[in-house]
Amino acid sequence: MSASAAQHAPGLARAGGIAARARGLTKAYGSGETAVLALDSVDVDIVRGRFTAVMGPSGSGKSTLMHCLAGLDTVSAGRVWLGDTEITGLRERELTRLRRDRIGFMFQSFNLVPTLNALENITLPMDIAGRKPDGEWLDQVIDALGLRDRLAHRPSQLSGGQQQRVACARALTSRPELIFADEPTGNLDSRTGLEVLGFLRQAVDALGQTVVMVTHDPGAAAHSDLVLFLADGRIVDEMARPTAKAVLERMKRFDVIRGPSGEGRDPAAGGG
Ligand SMILES: Nc1ncnc2c1ncn2[C@@H]1O[C@H](COP(=O)(O)OP(=O)(O)OP(=O)(O)O)[C@@H](O)[C@H]1O
Repeated sequence: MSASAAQHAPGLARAGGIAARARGLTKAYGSGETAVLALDSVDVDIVRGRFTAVMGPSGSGKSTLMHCLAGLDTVSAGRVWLGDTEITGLRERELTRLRRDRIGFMFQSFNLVPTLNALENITLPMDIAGRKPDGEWLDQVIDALGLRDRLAHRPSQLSGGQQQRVACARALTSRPELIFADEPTGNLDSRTGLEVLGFLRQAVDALGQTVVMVTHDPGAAAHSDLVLFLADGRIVDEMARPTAKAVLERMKRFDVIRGPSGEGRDPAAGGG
C-alpha cells in the first residue's frame, strides 16, 4: 500500500482544505509483459494554500501523477478530485473546461504563443474561456512578476526568465484553484530559477494560491512547504519544511536503493 500524505499529516487534511485528492490512483501504460505501472495505488491530498513539491528518481511517476491530478491523462484505476469535483469519469469536453477554468499550468518549455505579446499570452486562457480578467488582480500579478515594461514584447524578445515569468502570470491570472508546475526552472540559470521560485512562493504566501511543482532540484524543492517523494509509482516519503540539504540526503537514499547492483547496499549505513 502506498503512503498517503493525508495519513502522515492528518491535521493538514481538514475539511475544505484540500485542493486536489487522489485515492488508489493507478496508471499503467501498455499491457501484458511490456506494461509499465507508472502509478501504483497512490493516495494523496494536496492541501489548499500550500506549495507542494514532488520529487523522485527519473521514471518514478512524477509527471504522470501531475498529469492525472490535472486531468491531462486518464487513470487506469482509482479516483481523483479537484476540490469537490470528481474528475475521473468526466468527458473530455468537461475536463477541458475544468482545466481551463480551474487549473493553471507552467511547463519547463514555457509554452508561450510566439505570435502574441506578453500581455496577450498572459490573458490567453481567459480570452479563450470568454472571461474577463479581474483588472486589479491582473495588475497585482504583473507588478509582482516585474513584467510591467515587458507587456508589449513577444516571447522571442524576452529572456528565458522573463518568458517563465509570463508563463507564471498566465497561470495566476484566472486565480486558479491549483497551479501545476512541471520543472518550471529546468530551462533557467540558477539565479533566474531562484527568482521564479520566489514568485511561486509569493503566489502562495501573499496571494493564497496552491502550487504543485515537479522538480529534480533539491534547491527548488526547498522553496516548498512539503515535499512528496515518489519511487516506483508510490509515495514513499514526505518532508515538511524541507531544506535543500535534507532533500538531497533523502534523494541519495534512492540512489543507494537503485545502485548498480540493485541490492540497496549503503556503504555508509553500517549494519543498518
Ligand atoms: N506515454 C507513455 N507510454 C509508456 N510509458 C510511459 C508513458 N509515459 C510515462 N511512461 C512510463 O511511466 C513511468 C513514469 O513516467 P513519468 O514520466 O511519470 O516519470 P517521472 O518521474 O516524471 O520521470 P522523469 O523525472 O524522468 O521526467 C516511466 O517508467 C515511463 O517510462
